[in-house]
Amino acid sequence: MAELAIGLGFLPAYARLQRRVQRAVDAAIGKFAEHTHAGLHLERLAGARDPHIRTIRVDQFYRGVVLCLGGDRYALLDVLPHEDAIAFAVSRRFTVNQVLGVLEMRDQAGIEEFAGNELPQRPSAALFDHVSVADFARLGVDEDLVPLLRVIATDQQLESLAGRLPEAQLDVLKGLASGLPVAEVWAELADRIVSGVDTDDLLTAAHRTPERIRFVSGPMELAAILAHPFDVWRVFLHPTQRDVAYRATYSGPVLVTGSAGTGKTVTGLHRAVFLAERLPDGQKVLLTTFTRALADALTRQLYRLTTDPAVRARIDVISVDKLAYEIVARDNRRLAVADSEVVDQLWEAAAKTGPTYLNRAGQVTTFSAAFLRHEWEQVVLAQRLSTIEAYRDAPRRGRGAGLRAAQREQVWTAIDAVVRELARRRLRTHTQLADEAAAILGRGTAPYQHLVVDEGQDLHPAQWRLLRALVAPGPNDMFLLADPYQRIYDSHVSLAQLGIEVRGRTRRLTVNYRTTHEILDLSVRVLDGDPAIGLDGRDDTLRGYRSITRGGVPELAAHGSRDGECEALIERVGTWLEQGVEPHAVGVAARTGQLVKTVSRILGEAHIPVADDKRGTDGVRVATMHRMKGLEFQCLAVVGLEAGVLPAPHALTSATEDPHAHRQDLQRERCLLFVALTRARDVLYLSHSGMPSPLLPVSR
Ligand SMILES: Nc1ncnc2c1ncn2[C@@H]1O[C@H](COP(=O)(O)OP(=O)(O)OP(=O)(O)O)[C@@H](O)[C@H]1O
Repeated sequence: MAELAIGLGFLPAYARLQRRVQRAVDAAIGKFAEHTHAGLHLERLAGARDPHIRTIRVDQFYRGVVLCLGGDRYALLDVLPHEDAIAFAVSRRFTVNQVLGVLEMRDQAGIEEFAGNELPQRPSAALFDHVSVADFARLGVDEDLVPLLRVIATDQQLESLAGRLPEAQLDVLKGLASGLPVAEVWAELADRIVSGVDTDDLLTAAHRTPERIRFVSGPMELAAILAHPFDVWRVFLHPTQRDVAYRATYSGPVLVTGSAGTGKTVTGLHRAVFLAERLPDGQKVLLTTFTRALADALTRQLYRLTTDPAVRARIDVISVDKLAYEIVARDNRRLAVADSEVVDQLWEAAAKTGPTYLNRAGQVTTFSAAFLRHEWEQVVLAQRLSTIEAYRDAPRRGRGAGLRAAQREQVWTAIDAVVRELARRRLRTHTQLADEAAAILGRGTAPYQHLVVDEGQDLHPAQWRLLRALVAPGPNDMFLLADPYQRIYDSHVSLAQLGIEVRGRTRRLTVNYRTTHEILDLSVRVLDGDPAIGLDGRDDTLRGYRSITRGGVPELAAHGSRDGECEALIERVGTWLEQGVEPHAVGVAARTGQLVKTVSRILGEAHIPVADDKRGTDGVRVATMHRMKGLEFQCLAVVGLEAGVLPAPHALTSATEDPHAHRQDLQRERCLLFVALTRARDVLYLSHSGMPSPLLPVSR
């Protein structure tokens, strides 16, 4: 029987084929699975750049493109309308990467055309002047490409060549072009380099390229893939991600960083499955994240990744808050979580009746409700301080201006009053629950074998203590995913101080697979360029962070009034839906809950379906920027981007009161906008009424 492989790049296209054509494709593929070589009508093409390429008739209009891998082995690469299939088959060439040993595809005709038309002369300064021929070879760049690379002078030229080059080599070139030194680009590849690559052996190379080529055991497996083609394609990993997810053993906790859209979640899901597959029944992996909605999204993605019920049963997916609640609830039946409005009222009352002090400007001031609450969460609960004596000497990391001893006494008294009131009402906040759950677990045995934590950047120290207590320290204990540029709450965490040592076990992902180059460029400009501090206490950086797709330039619409802005939004969303974008693939983000309500109402009135989780209805998702965390939309509108709304005045400490805290608050608002913008996949639309927000980058 001919061994069959399928090119995964074909799956999204297959998903969009008409059912009639899909059936014809299924029949043609069935021939592969059932017949020997002699039974297949594979046609050679005159003028093909690659001697291994054939085509196969699917029906009157469609042809499949097939790659002979050697012997009786074939990979079906794509199914296209007749003319397109011929053009594709004639122009492509398949090669084996000389250092990674993976199968690569290049658009040979496109490269030839580019070399002939666009770059007649050698420029005085080229993009890769600092890279020697030997360096190119060491990084797996094909020798025949080097003369062409020598005449590329700008990022734009590289971009216009991008779609024609082999993918792994393009990654290398983009890394070099983004300013990474050769040694660092090599280090990104190092774990994937294989020795003794035979560049003539396409079959071995195809087996080394599971993210492109999937070998199937027979018609059943093939049918399973084709039943959910888009989902299967989405959960495949790039070699760098695969390397991180499938390492057999990490000697202790590992921290995977990478900014928005670099595939942290997908990598974490693969890790969870990889670990669960190796566990005996009865032992478990915990996959956890920040909110319940994100945990639900993880469950859906996990179910696409594995259909094996035994593996699924070994993975618990649950948010950190829910987990804490369940652990404490086992010991305490009368457990009630404090409503955030109730907690806000208690802090407001504490601030009103609380102490006064002279601020830097010499005015008599009260400690604000926000200050007191943050002091409680970020200092008192973070360090488990239970007495004034402990609080008096405690460090106040990340909390801005210092407090004198007398002020600390005053603050403690105010905090203590709120904590007592919560206890009197038998209420607990989520952070208190996490703290209590960690203490309960500390008295017993750890319930999980492995932990995978997504969206780790915003977890509170009490939550980290809980996570630490859930799994015994040891190999493969914790797999942590976080992006410090997406930190939108106040936690300042040093994992090492919480008993989670990741030194020597940090990995970084740099390629954004979600967002177009244009959207990413705008989003990154929102951040002010300062490095963010990672969970390992080190400066994180966006160096080498890049997108691989291109699209339209995000649009920024200015309006004179909110009504005008809303009308334009209705029109915009309406157009997306008319163009065939599914309602659930459209998102609208705003800074305030109030604006979210307004937008939801006006979209509803315009008969646009709006998602409502409480009622379980599907539709366009309208949510605050905070609630957008972790999500993704094909088309996204971010509205209400005016001064006075963003940055939100209530979220900022005044610069006169505390300049350090002010800067920090402002940075958090920037990160929030960054999170919102990077939810967009293909199209981003921004709008404001009145003066634009000062956080919007000035257009270049
Ligand atoms: N190797 C890949 N090839 C194609 N698509 C990918 C790849 N890796 C990730 N993706 C897709 O890119 C998008 C972003 O991935 P994911 O949500 O895992 O990123 P993330 O780093 O967790 O993002 P964020 O931090 O912004 O929430 C998803 O649609 C995912 O399916």
